[in-house]
Amino acid sequence: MTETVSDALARAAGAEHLLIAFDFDGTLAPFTEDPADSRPLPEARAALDALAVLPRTTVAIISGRPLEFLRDVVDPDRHMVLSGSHGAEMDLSALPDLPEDAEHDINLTAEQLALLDRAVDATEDMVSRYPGSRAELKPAGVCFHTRPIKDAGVSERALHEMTRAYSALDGLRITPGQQVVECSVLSATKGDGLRIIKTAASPDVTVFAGDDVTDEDAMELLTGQDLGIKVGDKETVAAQRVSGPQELADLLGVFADQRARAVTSIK
Ligand SMILES: O=P(O)(O)OC[C@H]1O[C@H](O[C@H]2O[C@H](CO)[C@@H](O)[C@H](O)[C@H]2O)[C@H](O)[C@@H](O)[C@@H]1O
Repeated sequence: MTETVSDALARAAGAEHLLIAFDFDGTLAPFTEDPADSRPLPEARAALDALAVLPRTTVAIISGRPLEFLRDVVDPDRHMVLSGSHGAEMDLSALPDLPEDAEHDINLTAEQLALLDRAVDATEDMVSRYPGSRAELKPAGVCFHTRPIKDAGVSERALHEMTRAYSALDGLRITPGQQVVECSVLSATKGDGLRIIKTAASPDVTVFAGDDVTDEDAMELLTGQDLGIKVGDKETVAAQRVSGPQELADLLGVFADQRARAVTSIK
């Protein structure tokens, strides 16, 4: 019989040491027009907060957002492991056995800073040509957002042109997303972020949930008893799928209770 997502989560809840990691936008938080407004769904936040204080349980966020945003908005109580800028920034300080180099910030070379300046100029030029679009600056990159553009054809064209403009600037890593295209002067991926967290936390089972193409770099690291959950309808290597952030948040409430019961019986 095929395992459902609830069955798979119930199994993962019994892991000796569990790592449960999440993408943020489109996974824990529904999309908003202004990226500054997005917040985890209340049920997701309650479940993450409950899980993060359990023994032998590591909660991680691996996001394209800057680390600073994750610290301020997603984990203000500072009890989760955080990876920002698609794996380029790390904060492992929530782990009980603090690894060396627990915080990994971004230090760009003069060459990288010059390339970033050119990418920002190209983005601002595109924003001036497509009313409603916006730029979002990041420590090592810049995003071009088109969600506020209501005409889907215009939005597609703007994203296509922006991608071409970034491609013309040699050395950028270009990442398409949900009504966004972003570029970075660094080559890190969410797979790099998850690999570092797994090495530091040594879980027996890893659960990872994400909605976008960039999350597949992390999904591909999952093996054995690990569990990948795709949020939404994009292509994936994940074994399980939920319809959207609300279904995930509801499942996480049940999962947090299952995990709390399981850790009391693990010797
Ligand atoms: O890796 P993630 O946590 O999923 O972050 C990916 C990008 O998400 C954000 O953009 C997306 O969410 C916005 C707010 O809901 C929405 O307006 C936009 O259309 C989406 O693409 C964020 O702004 C980016 O910095 C992240 O890289």
